[in-house]
Amino acid sequence: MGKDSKDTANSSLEQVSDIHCFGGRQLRYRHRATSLPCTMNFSLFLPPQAERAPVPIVYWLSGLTCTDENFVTKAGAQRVAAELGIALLAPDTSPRGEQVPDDPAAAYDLGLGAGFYVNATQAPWAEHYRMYDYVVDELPSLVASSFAEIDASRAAIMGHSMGGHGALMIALRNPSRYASASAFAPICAPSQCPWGIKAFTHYLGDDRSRWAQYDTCALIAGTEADIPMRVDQGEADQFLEEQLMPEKLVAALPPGYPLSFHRHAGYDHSYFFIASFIEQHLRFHDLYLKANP
Ligand SMILES: N[C@@H](CCC(=O)N[C@@H](CS)C(=O)NCC(=O)O)C(=O)O
Repeated sequence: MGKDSKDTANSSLEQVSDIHCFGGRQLRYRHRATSLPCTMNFSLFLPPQAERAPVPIVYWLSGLTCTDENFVTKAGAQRVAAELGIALLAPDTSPRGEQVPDDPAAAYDLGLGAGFYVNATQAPWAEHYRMYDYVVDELPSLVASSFAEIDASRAAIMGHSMGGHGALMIALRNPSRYASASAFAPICAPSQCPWGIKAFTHYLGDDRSRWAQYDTCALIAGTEADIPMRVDQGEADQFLEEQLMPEKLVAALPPGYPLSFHRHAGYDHSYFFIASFIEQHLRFHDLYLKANP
């Protein structure tokens, strides 16, 4: 495959880089998105097994301030993904480009790098900030149409912080699309913490009844889904009490819900925490991806 000549149904898909890693390939692509009107980057790891037969895929959603590259360079996920035969796709965390509105105050928790995986309904965000549709519909369709190396029907989803909120919320709303979901230090109750209240007020408006569709705690309390979940939380996380509130998630669980929750003394919010437990998350997803061939 040539550097910029991917044989694809999506003619705008352009390969930006292709780097060998643990016998597989760490790739980066750029494409003109349709669910949000701008050019988006995403990173994709293909394990060595993808050369022989289509492999399952795990989507990774990053947190505030990240692009598609933080996970690729800091989590150290490729070694275990290469062993298990799992593709990893990391999208960006918001729409990008000069025409995309940003927070006038340039705060890190609103606008660029802070899409919160919702479809915004309010001006000036509504045209571009459609990360829910981008992650749930556009990327899986693109994978199915453009990457014969991947079996798009075998998918799981995971993420960190804002992306942990995204992964759990998206899985709860689309349980037939994902075999399993997991999160590191997720924002569990965005309707009740400062990061979430700020973002949802701007993106969704003041009417809080519209927020529940994007709130993991609200969704899980009323769910009939039983998608297996794993959550890991560092006890020295600087955002634990004010922003993340995992105790609200545990309290909201319906009886018998298959959530495996792990607390870790001393670990903070950083990618050092993610790198320490990414292997357990990938092995967790592998269990369910293999059980659903
Ligand atoms: N304001 C803080 C919060 C941002 C933050 O901690 N972001 C997390 C996700 S919520 C992250 O993954 N940052 C990028 C990185 O560590 O590579 C900062 O800019 O350091």
